Amino acid sequence: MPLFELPATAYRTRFLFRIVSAIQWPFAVTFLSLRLFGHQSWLVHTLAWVACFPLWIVVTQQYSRWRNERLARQYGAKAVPCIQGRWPGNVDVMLRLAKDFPTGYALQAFTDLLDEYNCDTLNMRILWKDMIISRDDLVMKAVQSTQLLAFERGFESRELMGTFLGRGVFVTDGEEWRQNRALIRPFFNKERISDINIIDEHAEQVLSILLDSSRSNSVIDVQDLFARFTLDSGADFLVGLKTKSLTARRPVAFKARLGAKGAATDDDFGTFAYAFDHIQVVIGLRVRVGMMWPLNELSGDRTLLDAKVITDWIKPVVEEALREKAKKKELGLSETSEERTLLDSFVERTDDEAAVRYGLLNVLMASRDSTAALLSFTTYLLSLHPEVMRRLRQEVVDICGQSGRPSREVLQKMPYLEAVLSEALRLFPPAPMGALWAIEDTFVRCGDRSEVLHIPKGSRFNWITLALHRRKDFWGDDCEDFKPQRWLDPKMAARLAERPSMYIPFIQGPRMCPGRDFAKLEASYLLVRILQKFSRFELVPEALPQGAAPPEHWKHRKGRQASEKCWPSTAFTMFIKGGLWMRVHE
Ligand code: HEM
Repeated sequence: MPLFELPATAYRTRFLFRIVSAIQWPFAVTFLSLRLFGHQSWLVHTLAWVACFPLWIVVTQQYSRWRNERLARQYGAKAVPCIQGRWPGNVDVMLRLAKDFPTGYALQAFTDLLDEYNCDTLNMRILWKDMIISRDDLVMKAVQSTQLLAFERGFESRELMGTFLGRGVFVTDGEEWRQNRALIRPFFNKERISDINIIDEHAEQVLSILLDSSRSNSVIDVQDLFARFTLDSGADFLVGLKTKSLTARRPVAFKARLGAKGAATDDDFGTFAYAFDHIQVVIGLRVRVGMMWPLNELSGDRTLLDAKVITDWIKPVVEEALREKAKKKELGLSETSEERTLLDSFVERTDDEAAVRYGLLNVLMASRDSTAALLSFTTYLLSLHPEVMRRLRQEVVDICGQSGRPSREVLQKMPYLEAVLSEALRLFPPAPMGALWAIEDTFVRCGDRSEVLHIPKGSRFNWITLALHRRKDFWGDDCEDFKPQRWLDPKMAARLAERPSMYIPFIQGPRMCPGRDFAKLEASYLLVRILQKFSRFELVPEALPQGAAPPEHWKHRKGRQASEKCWPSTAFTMFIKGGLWMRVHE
């Protein structure tokens, strides 16, 4: 078995291997030189050993710069601008990012770097490894779509996320990814996702919780509520599993403590939800810290405890499905295709419990957290903009009435609702960044079309959707404001038609989100049902758990950060730190 195919938990062995392979050449060259020239003096020996590693770094860096420049010249391209940090290997930049991510405004550290260097694509080159960040739509389009073949998720991503996502669709490439994707695709066909019944059962529960809360004038964490709703409807839709998290204990206002993302609860479901969130926070930190993350986890894998909680939760369901399959086989029965869930489909392909479990977890993670983020940020923005809330409610009441279940067709004829959701997805894209590794030297045309950039083989390319969606040159001086009406402006529509890559909440190309329509349907449906009943959302920041209020120093920063009333944060997906505590008014 090649070393890079060791299980994800063997990250320390791989890290050691990487260090050994990085130092073997300077070690060998120094050893041979000393032997060859027969020096005996301890001074020469000491100097040679001390100098060999920095010297080696200088030589290899000069070589790589020369090689990249030569290649770029050959293809009429230029190198991606590179950060010149104060410390060797840009260690100061790495420390700045590691410090900023847990305490800063979501991904602002990347935007600040791009602003400082006055460019849209920048090589952070942390520890002499090419790590590119970009808010350039054409560069992103090349990486995600037209030149995708030159990029992969690779073993790096399986090492980062393997204990959580195994070899599921998010972390595989080539034929294995195609097979994973083909298995998921049929579950998003029109007929299946038009079945509002699946969503409605859970939407009714949300409504009844909100009604209770409104009638008792109590404060409720709606982010937590939305995460339960998307888990229950996602599990029902994909697995046929009744997770019933909406009936479990919820965090209590003014008493809740800070969870991994939002607020925490202390029951069985709370333990699972904490693990599901916390594992993403740990992995999110690994991604941002870069290749040195194993140093942070030398004493042990910080995902293992969470992975065990998640496994204990989902394993019995998969084992039951495998037993059912065996039983049916024995009796010579087969299921009709209408009844089949994603779980059945996975089980049909393999008897490997872990493969099925990871397959499900990939889709559950995608479906629960991103749609919950869309719902939470939309509600947050509506609470800040009563004029938008009024207009949206008018549309809801005019088209759907004050009660009753809107059909998919009706939901698609609500232009203002569509505009509100698009604007929320623009300002707070639930998946605010993503990454792929370059497997060959690639040349991509950048935003103003005047230049071609060279992305060196082996580099990690990070697209920052959040920064792209807030670019002044695309969205105007009010790019950070919540203005759903911009989506109804014909000039905006023309601009988007001409440059669709400027707006990519679901990314683009072959890896584009397959759950896009289901997510929009789920969010639209729940919002309409809520707005039929409620006319005002009132933020109650005092109910936030300790440590979740936006820090004072944000007031001195620019843009949304200065006036934000909640703490937008990010792991895999965006979330509001500590939860979104509100009173809802009938
Ligand atoms: C507002 C809600 C959603 C947003 C904004 C969203 C966004 C995205 C984005 C940006 C990606 C690409 C991630 C990457 O490759 O780095 C993605 C992938 C994916 N999404 Fe979604 N998503 C949403 C909802 C859903 C739902 C509801 C499901 C399933 C029920 C789903 C299933 C998936 C899957 C399976 C992938 C992996 C695709 C692949 O790698 O080929 N998503 N999503």
